[in-house]
Amino acid sequence: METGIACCARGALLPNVSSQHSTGLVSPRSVSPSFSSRSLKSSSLFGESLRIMPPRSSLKASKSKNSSLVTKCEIGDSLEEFLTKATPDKGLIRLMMCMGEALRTISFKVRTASCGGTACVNSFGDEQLAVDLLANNVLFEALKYSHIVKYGCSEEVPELQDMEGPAEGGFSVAFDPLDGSSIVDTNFTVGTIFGVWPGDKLTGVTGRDQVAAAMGIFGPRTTYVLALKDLPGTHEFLLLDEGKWQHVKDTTEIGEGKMFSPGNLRATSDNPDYAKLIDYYVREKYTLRYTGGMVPDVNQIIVKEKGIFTNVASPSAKAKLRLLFEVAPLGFLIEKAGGYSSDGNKSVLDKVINSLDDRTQVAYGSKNEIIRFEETLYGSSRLKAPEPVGAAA
Ligand SMILES: O=C(COP(=O)(O)O)[C@@H](O)[C@H](O)[C@H](O)[C@H](O)COP(=O)(O)O
Repeated sequence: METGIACCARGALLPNVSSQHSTGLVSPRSVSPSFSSRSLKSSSLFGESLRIMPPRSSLKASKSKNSSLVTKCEIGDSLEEFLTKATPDKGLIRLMMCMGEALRTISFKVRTASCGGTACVNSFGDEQLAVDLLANNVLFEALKYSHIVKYGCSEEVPELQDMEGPAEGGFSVAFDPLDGSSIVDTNFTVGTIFGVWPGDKLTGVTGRDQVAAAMGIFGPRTTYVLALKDLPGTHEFLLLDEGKWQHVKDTTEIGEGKMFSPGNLRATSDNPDYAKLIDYYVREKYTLRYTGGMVPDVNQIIVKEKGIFTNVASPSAKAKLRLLFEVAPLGFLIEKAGGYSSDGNKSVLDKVINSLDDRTQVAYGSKNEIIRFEETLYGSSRLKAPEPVGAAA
């Protein structure tokens, strides 16, 4: 494996590695240069259940013109094993490994943040930093260490930052460092979102141009959920107690099931069509599953393989979710998982990103849920339902 990955893996992003070790949360052994340790040894008392390997299943990568791209990614693989089978692109592997390292660091920092008043802070080197700013710094550091990223751009400061990697053959990455930073104190699940575009452009492109997207989910479990352009499905990795990412789930289909997550519900006061949609969910006895954090609310659709997330605008409650940093990467993850996305008329992956700050309303879910969403809001759906799905009449 390339030394660039090892460079990230040695803990360059983890200046407090020894203090993490003392907590027993993350062992320095977990940041071995090769990422290749197959034995999942640990001294933790209750860690044994994590080391029972689930049944090995496999997923074939897309049937590409290049038959060497047909790979077998197995449940139980480490992140590095998975990525090596999933793509021949060494630069992309290195980037996704470096981002995994950053997510591991952010997870620890979120978990140990002290919260009070207006912000949750943690120590990073000699500084006390709010956790969202800390996550921001860690991610920029990871992008630089990857040596394959030309521009990085964060929702915190939406301006292109030169990461000094190549434009030709390299990538540009947009990220929301800590979505849900305002609910860290309440101990709700929060997350990082990022999208990877080829080359040096983050505007004048669409979500469909992404070569990869991912989210880090910091809840009772820490997971790294990613999708790659040339690989079917969306793939979940669990952070084990020794710091290793283990492949635990593939999602390739989002089916039907009555579960809803209604964002920007205040818009129902002056958007009667959104009110009609919500009434439908209640009337049909859908289960409400909503945290107010977009990452866990969208992730549950991928994990449960059903449901609908909506964030609809109205004249008094404008769209606030950003296309580049949140909506397009999550759209990529949902659509690779076999789901659908919509801004009301089209897939969010077909929306041209005109400016770094573009905002949009959005829904993610199963096919029938997105048909219902489009029909209820705009009278028809481009997805052409085989039979009526309800709520629009
Ligand atoms: O942008 C988000 C969180 O912002 P922040 O806490 O400042 O990082 C998203 O997680 C959305 O706020 C969220 O998913 C939700 O859709 C917002 O709607 P609402 O619950 O109605 O405020």
